[in-house]
Amino acid sequence: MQAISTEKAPAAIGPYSQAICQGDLLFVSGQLPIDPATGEFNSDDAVEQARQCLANLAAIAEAAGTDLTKTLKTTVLLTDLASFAAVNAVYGEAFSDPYPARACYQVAALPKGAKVEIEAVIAIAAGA
Ligand SMILES: C=C(N)C(=O)O
Repeated sequence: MQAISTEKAPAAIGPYSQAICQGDLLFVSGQLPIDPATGEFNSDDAVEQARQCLANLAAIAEAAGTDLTKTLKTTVLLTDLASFAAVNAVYGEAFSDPYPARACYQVAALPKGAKVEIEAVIAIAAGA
């Protein structure tokens, strides 16, 4: 088991790693819409927040030697499912067919008042 750490994604805001690599799998912690350059949310808008969450996932994947094309499963957490369609649009730009498996939930609240959080399990082995 190896912890992945990169300054190109926001630091953990609690007692967890940005990601953990175990074998050929990378378990990426839920990414909030924090811009690593500023340490602040990139926007109040759910779609722009989703874009930052996905950018953070991509940066962590890259630090582990993989990329979002090898994503197996994601979980998308939204504080308001009214943004579901709009978030799907930006989410769909980050992935391509065959899309990763996914679960999407509306939750009562997210850390730091975020509107979006996205976590992922990504394969590391080539061709996976
Ligand atoms: C933001 C998180 N992933 C957390 O607090 O667990």
